[in-house]
Amino acid sequence: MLSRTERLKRARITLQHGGVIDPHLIAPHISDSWNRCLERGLDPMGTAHNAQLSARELRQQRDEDELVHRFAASQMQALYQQIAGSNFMIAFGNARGTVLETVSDGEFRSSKPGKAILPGSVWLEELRGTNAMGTAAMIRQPLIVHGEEHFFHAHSDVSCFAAPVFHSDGELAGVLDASSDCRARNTHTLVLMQMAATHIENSLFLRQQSDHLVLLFHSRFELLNSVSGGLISFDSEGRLRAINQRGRSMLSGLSVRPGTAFEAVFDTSFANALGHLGDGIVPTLRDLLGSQYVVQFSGRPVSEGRVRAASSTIVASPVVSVAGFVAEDPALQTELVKVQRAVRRKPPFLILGESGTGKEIIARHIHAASGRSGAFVPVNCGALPEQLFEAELFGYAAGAFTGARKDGSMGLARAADGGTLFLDEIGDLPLPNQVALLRFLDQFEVRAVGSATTHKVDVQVVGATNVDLLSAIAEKRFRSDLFYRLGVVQLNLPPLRERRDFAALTRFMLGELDAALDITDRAVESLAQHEWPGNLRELRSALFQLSLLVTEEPIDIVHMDQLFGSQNASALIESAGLKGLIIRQINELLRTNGNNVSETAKALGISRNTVYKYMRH
Ligand SMILES: Nc1ncnc2c1ncn2[C@@H]1O[C@H](COP(=O)(O)OP(=O)(O)OP(=O)(O)O)[C@@H](O)[C@H]1O
Repeated sequence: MLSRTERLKRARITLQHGGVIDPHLIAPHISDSWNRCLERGLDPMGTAHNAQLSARELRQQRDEDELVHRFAASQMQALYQQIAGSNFMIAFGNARGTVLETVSDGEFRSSKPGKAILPGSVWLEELRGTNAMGTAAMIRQPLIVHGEEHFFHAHSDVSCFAAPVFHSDGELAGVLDASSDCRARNTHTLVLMQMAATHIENSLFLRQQSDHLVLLFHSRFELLNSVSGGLISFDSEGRLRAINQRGRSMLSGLSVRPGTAFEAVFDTSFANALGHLGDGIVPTLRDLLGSQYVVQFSGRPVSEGRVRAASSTIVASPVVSVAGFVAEDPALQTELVKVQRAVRRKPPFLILGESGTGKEIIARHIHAASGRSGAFVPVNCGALPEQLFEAELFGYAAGAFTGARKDGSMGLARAADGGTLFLDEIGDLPLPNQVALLRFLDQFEVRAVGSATTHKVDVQVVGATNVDLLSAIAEKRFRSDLFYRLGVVQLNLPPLRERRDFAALTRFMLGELDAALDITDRAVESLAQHEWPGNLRELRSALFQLSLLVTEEPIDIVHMDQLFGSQNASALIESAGLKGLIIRQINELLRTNGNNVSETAKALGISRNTVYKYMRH
């Protein structure tokens, strides 16, 4: 029995001498590819046609493939983290075989093959012979092309692993490739590439089908948002528009061609499924062959009226989205799934995330999802003086202390009875206050300062902080028992720089500022390159500043230079012509909201000081 190397050697000799290749010597997809190359008149000992686009042509192709390029670039960064140090180059090529982006590691970059795989180089099989990128595009399947399996002898010192990426309509969108000069046939790398390709495909699917109803489905809840989740979209009439590869295999045995009725796939009516769209409930659905799936909705396909009119007989499990915030990012979605699974059992939630990542908005989401009829009561634990904390939270009896209101106060905990108590900046709570809070969380009993009477309250507790609580515990600034009591369900919010729904967020926030404002894709792309230490709040502020720079035209690259060129909001505002505009905006808002400075500052994404500065008195 010949070894793999021996067999390849024999096949190679036959190839170079123009003989007929024995299909048993090498993998069929390699021999098929060699035969295609021979039919095109390529010579294995000759040189490949090293096509390379000009910078302008490359720019043009990047623009044309902007969406897939962007999703691929972000996956490549993630992949790079995983294989950094192992001398690999990762490349993404579009459907025309043009390398749009590369990320490389170690010496490979300066090696001969490393220098050949450049942005703008074209790796079609018909030009460069059998190669992972070109051949994967040709056969629409993932594959490894190892050393001498490359058609041209000149490429025999490299191993390549490639996985194709498809648009939601099944058309090829590109190929993700990892190349290395390592000799090992490392199939683990191919699996990594396939997973990354699926991530790109899923992002494309969600974006390309966002005008339709998209169902994310899986038999297991915890895998809903993983690469093994199925995606299927339906138009407003309940006709199937698209389905991804995983969805196809989960529903195998059923017809999933475009145009198929929802009812020909699932055992309930489309109207019933829609019934859960607006009410924040994740249903389970059964297909016509009896398999059951947990389902999450995405997209915006149907009118509100239709959603409300639909009845619901689907087995319901708690929650999903409340209007007013964007949550297309997979990491955020995972956290929302946690919320929906837990909220009915009323555990304390602890939201962790950098400043401005949307902790309060998620707390409000938890409140909405809980279906509780009481109030949402926010408490800024960092801003309350230590001595007043208990009085503010638990109330005080009439005349309890100097300066107290004459008739006393029932306190914020009782104000939240039947609703949600949101303990913001919990990491900044002084230690003595932490003890009082812990006591409260044990019993849910409130005794006002200066009073002997206790009241039982029913509150959903949600804490939030941007403080690293584990370090705070180590430094004895935060009690570990409070951490465990509060953090029964911990939610980690991704910072803006890691969010994969940056464009959707930007467009949503812009729409909130002014529905008439538009922004070009490349301007969004340029914004996405920034670090955003202030996260979503900083983005909102930047968008507000950008909105001041445009009149009729959409926000574009040129405005980015003006934005990032300026030091800060004030500098921008002071610059010619803008001062009058911002004064008008601020004062118009103040007029409509009854001179509410905080609300105005929040709505415009600027500080209260800036509002005061430009307020007409
Ligand atoms: N997912 C989202 N979609 C749209 N807007 C969002 C989203 N998350 C947050 N925002 C907006 O970003 C801004 C900051 O959000 P929020 O106040 O909830 O952050 P935070 O983490 O509580 O901030 P801090 O740590 O400073 O208290 C708000 O204007 C909010 O409306």
